[in-house]
Formats: sequence, C-alpha cells, structure tokens
Amino acid sequence: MFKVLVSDPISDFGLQQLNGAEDVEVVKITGLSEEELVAVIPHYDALLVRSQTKVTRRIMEAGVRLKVIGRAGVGVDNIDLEAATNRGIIVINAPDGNTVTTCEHTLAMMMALARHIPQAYAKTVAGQWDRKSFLGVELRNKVLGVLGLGRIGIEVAKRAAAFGMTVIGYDPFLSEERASKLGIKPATVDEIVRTADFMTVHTPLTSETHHMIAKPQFAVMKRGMRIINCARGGIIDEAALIEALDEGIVAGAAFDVFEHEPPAPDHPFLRHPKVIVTPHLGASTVEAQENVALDVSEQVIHILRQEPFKNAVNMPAVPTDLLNRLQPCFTLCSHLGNSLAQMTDGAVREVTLECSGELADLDVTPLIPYVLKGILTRHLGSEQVNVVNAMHLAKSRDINVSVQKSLLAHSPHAFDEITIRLKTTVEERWVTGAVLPDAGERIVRIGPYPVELSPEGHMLLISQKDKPGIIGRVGTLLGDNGINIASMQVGRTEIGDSAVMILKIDKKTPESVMESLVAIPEIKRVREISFD
Ligand SMILES: NC(=O)C1=CN([C@@H]2O[C@H](COP(=O)(O)OP(=O)(O)OC[C@H]3O[C@@H](n4cnc5c(N)ncnc54)[C@H](O)[C@@H]3O)[C@@H](O)[C@H]2O)C=CC1
Ligand SMILES: O=C(O)C(=O)COP(=O)(O)O
Repeated sequence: MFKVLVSDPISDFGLQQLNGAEDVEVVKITGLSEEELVAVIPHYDALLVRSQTKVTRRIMEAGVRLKVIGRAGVGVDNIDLEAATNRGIIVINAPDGNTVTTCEHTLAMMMALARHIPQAYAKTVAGQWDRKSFLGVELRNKVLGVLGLGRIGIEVAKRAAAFGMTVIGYDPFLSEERASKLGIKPATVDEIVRTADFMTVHTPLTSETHHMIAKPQFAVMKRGMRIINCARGGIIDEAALIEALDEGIVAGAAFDVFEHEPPAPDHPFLRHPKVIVTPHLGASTVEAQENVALDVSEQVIHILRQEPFKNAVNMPAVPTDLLNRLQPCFTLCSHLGNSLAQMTDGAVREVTLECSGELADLDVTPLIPYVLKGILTRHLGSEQVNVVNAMHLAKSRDINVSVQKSLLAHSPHAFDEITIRLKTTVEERWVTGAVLPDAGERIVRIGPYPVELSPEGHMLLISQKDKPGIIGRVGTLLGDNGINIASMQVGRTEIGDSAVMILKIDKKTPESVMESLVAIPEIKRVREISFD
C-alpha cells in the first residue's frame, strides 16, 4: 500500500482518483512545521504540496520511502530541487491547470489598480461617500509591458488586447514570429520600463529574475507607471518600489506575492495608499484547484505504480509525441543496461546507446536515464538509483555517456533495435534488444551472438568453445544439483568457433555449482543474470 501525505489545502474533488485507488492511502495533515514533517515523512511514499509547505533537504533526507513530491500548481521554488534530484525523488508540478485563473487574477488586479477599487470599497463601507479621491485611468490606448511570456503572460497579453491596450513584451524564449502572431511587440526590459503605462511580471523567480526590476529600472521608468506582480515575490525589489511610489515615479502597485510570505505585519505594502494586495490568491479558484489536484494526483499514481508519467520538473521535458514513441523502450533499456552490467567486470567508464531503424532518426536521449538506471542498479542497488538521479550518479562517477545513432542506422530486422555498449576498466561488451510487435521485450543479441530472450527471472550465460558434448555436461551438472532448466538457447557466429549458451533456470545457482561449471575446460566464463 502506498502512503500519500497531503500537507497543504488541496481540492478534495481533485484528489478523488488518489482517494479511490485501492493501492493508495491518502492522509491530509496541513500546517506542519519542518520538525513535524521530518517526524512523519518516513512513513510516506509521496508528498503533495502547494506553496506553503517548504520541502527542505532535511525533510527529503528523512523521507526514506519518498519517491515523488507533487506540486499542485506551477512554482516549485518551495522545493529544494537539487536535494530531490540527488536523492532520486521525482518532483512533478501541474503547469497548465491554473494558467487562466492566474491570468484572470492579474487582470482583476490591473483593473482594481486602475480604478482604486479596494481603497474605494474600504472608504465606502466605512461610511464615507468619497467620489473625489478615486479618479482612475482607462486601460484603453495604454501600453502594457509583459515580462515573461509563458503560459500566463501570453493569456494576459491576449486579454489585454481586448481592452484596446498595446502589448509589448520580453521573454528570452519568445520568437519574433510567435510574438507577431500573438500581436505582441517584442521589447527589451529597458524599453518596457521606459515606455509602458502598466507593467506585469510573469516569470519564475530565478537568480536572473531576482530583483529584475530594482533601483536602476525605477530610475529610468516612465512616470506614472502601474505595476502588477502575480508571479513571485522578489522579481520586483520591494524596498525600491516603495521609494519609487513615494517619489511619484510609480502611480500604483498591485501585488499578490511577496518576498517573504506571509509578509510581516509592518510590511510597507500593507499600509501604503497606492499599493493593493491579495494573499497569494492567483491560483485560488474552484476550477484551478480542481485542475491542478486532478493533474498531480494522476501523475503521482503513475509514478508510484512505476508507469510512464509527465510534468517532471527535475528531469528533462520530453515532447508528448516523442515520449509516446519512446515509452515502450524504457523498461527494455533498463533491462539491457542491467543485464550488461551483470555480464561485465571492472568499473564502468563509458556507456553508449545505439539505435537502428526508425529510432535512429529520433532524439533518443530520454532513453539514457533508463539505461543508466539498469547499469548502476547492479552496483548501487535498486533503492539508490532511479531515472531521476541516474544521470547525476553517472556524472559524479565520471562515467562517459553518449548516443551513437549512426553505427546501426539500418536494422537487419523489420523492427527497431537498441544496442547498449559498456566499456569498463577491463573490457567492452554489448547487448542488443528490441520490442517485438507480438512478443514484447526481447534481448536479440549478446555481443555478436543472435538470441531471443525475454528479460525475466534467472539466466545462466555461458561462453564456451563450440564443441559437441558441452551442452549435455552442463545439463547433467545442473540436474544433479536440482536446478531445473526452463529453456535453453545457443548462439554462435561460426561452427567450431566461440559460442554462448543461455539457460533459463528456475532458481539462483549456488556458488559451488558455478565453480563446477567454470571447471569444465571448454567453458570460458559463466555469469548468472537475474532480473527483478
Ligand atoms: N500568484 C499565483 O498564485 C501564481 C503564480 N504563478 C507564477 O507565475 C509565474 C509564471 O507562470 P507560468 O506562466 O505558468 O510559467 P511559464 O514557465 O509558462 O512562463 C514563465 C516564462 O518566463 C520566462 N522567463 C524566464 N526568465 C525570464 C527573464 N529573465 N525575462 C523574461 N522572461 C523570462 C520563461 O521563458 C517563460 O516563458 C511563475 O512564477 C509561477 O510560479 C503561477 C500560478 C499561480
Ligand atoms: O502555482 C503557483 O505557482 C502558485 O503560486 C500557486 O500557489 P498556491 O498553490 O495557491 O499556493
């Protein structure tokens, strides 16, 4: 039974799938301190959070069973991603579910700012009928500068156009073509700061975006600008903004997010007449909360059940089409890597992935973590290695990893083949596998020897001289020791040359039997290969 801890308020409707899963137990405990989380986390396989829970290295180190952290939302700045990756914990988020909701909150803030709605409301309910103090401005014909044109920024830009605003924007990943299709005029940060009437930020908080708008930008800013931040506190320097408001450079600011949340009671934003605030409500609608909880629950179940999943934040993103194409090869790659590691002596130095057939024309790098997981599991154990930390583990051990598509560009068969080569300090070996249309996963060659093996259970891999009588002697020896042979295959390149014998056996072979096998003069090497 998998145990999932939900440590922030997450929609019950969205958690239905997790609650309904027979192999999952969901426990909801919100408002835990770091200390309290460290104490309970060892019992859980998954942790589901929003932005309140700070998932620190300490919590992850205590989470001995923790396989996945699910963020029911976009920003993962409350999760120590490096610690998660080092420990092989998959971090996923729900990137699409709250886009429109946050965009709508941004527009609500922009309009509230333009028309002083919160300030006017406060006075009116306090019994004052003040129609003079709240002269607003129209959005029509104003320039809106958008910093960060990802999911939310683009939705904001589209809706701003409907108000008759001119949208200018900056995003290092927005091409001129796409910008022009969206009706956005590309501009630098400097141009935006100097010319926009309203400016809204929609970037993540990174070392690059931290204080992206600070004193130097306020110094050249168009007088009377209004600024909205529904992304992350810290993108705009709060202290510098207060100065700019007081100097009349900025006419008003609308903030949903703060450098420290919740802000201290004496935070200047909370009493400044030109600042309006909400308590990080950007994603807080019924619809968005259901969407993000549904998304994240679905992926967490996939991860716990070791099924393919999407939206991992600490693994390279793979386009859906490519993911669908490569998915059938994931376990094959792990099995090939694992069997190869069991056949090979010495410390691993180089791993090469070679593909033939249609695969040769695709970007097969997403297969590498699966290959490495298989290889490294032999030495580090399956508890220590997974597809999240496999690359990191290989790198830290100076293992050179490469993809060579060209060597086997054309498969000798009608199906795609994957060959993994392993160079160690003492030898080089390779295995080839394929996912066959009817039979599923198969190892189709061990080195140069053609075979057809399903990677499961226990196998004995024996390299011998191709000579009559050896197969009989091996069979007798195993039979005498009560080891049942389920099937046998023999592969050779040329008659009388070297050959391999692969025996599927029902149980592990005792050391004494291995020694007796090696003692047969024509046998060069015996390896037992086991698959989980
Ligand atoms: N207030 C709230 O409750 C919510 C806040 N957010 C926050 O909103 C922000 C945007 O979210 P999405 O649009 O979903 O993310 P996204 O990843 O789709 O978009 C972010 C964009 O920022 C751009 N960017 C990165 N560095 C930049 C830089 N130096 N200058 C300009 N652009 C830069 C990226 O290229 C990307 O296109 C995130 O910080 C997210 O955490 C998201 C949802 C709710
Ligand atoms: O999705 C995001 O990035 C958000 O900031 C939303 O945060 P929340 O889930 O409301 O705590």
